[in-house]
Amino acid sequence: MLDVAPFTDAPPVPHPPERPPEWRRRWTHWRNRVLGSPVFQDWASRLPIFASVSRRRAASAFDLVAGFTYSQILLAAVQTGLLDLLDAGPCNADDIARSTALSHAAATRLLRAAAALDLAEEVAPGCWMLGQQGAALRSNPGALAMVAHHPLLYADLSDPLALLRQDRQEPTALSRFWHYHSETDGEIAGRYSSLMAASQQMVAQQAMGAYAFDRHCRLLDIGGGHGAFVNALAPACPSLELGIFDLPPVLSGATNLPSRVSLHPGDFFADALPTGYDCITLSRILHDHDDDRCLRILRGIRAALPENGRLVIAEPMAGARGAKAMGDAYFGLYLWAMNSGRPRTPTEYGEMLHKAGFRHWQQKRTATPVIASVIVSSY
Ligand SMILES: C[S@@+](CC[C@H](N)C(=O)[O-])C[C@H]1O[C@@H](n2cnc3c(N)ncnc32)[C@H](O)[C@@H]1O
Repeated sequence: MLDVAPFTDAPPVPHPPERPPEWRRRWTHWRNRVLGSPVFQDWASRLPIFASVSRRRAASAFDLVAGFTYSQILLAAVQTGLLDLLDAGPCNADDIARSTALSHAAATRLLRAAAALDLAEEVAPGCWMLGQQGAALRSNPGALAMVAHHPLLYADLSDPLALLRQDRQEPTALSRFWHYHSETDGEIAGRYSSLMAASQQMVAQQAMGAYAFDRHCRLLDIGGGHGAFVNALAPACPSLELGIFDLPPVLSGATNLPSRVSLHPGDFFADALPTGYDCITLSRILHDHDDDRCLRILRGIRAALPENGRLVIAEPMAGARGAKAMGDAYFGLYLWAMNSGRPRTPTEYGEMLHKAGFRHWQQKRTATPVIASVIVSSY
């Protein structure tokens, strides 16, 4: 067992806020006044050089207002199996109504809404097929599993102000779903592990594109669930010995793995991590935990890694280029509703790694940062 002090769970002492330079304050006030002025908006929308910018801004403002409704249309499409029906199409509203147990009017309303979001496409009057966005989502089981899981998040977000005011002190739908505990029953652990496994292939692809794992001899995936990450890695790295460390009720569901995968049941807050692995991976682990707990995990890894070892962190991170809303908006609120963790920038992880005793860290470029950013760290 590691010699662990009790968690403080105290929020980090906030730095006193810095004040912006005077010019920045004045300029931001002036700009916001101008952009918020109906007279300016009307003028800009009629001026040819501003018209397209102005239309884009108006559309994106409306997306912010209506985003929840769009997500619920997607949820209805997933729940009714609409994307599969359209893929097998063409079909008309009566076909859809029959297959989804909706009235003709409701099926027509759903089809039109789905078409407006590019999930469906009206290929001839009254005749529907899958749209481009629908085709991309239908081929992505991880994204569809997240959509199907969203009613829990939306239940917690139905009163966002109440959720923020609870200050993560009350149980939520998401905190009950993500029940990380050695005594969690196998069914609950199996449910969350399957959800994660559905999207793991995408994360593994990002990690493998960013880092050559085959330079190592033995790799341990901490919090590796049912083994989706090591399974994705195995064909690309045929000589790599693999291991998974996770809670006992999770590992009892990890079946059908190659014989070169060793299972290490344990709790990374209470047990020492297995040694003898020259690469340790953390895929979508750290953002689930508050800072003091993350530091505890990182110190445990530092103690288990040999001197030539590498730690690879892969998860969606805050401030990612072209994917900022995913970090602090989506995961910021998701993890708040989970009552644990927060999205962090690579620099914040760098500081944490230094505190945990790692001297070097480097962010590796990934093809799709909205899915994962990657950090590699060493002694
Ligand atoms: C969000 S899931 C990530 C699963 C997988 N790495 C992935 O990316 O799909 C977090 C994983 O960490 C495991 N975990 C949580 N707390 C743990 C603990 N104290 N000790 C060991 N594993 C833990 C969970 O059981 C779960 O498998």
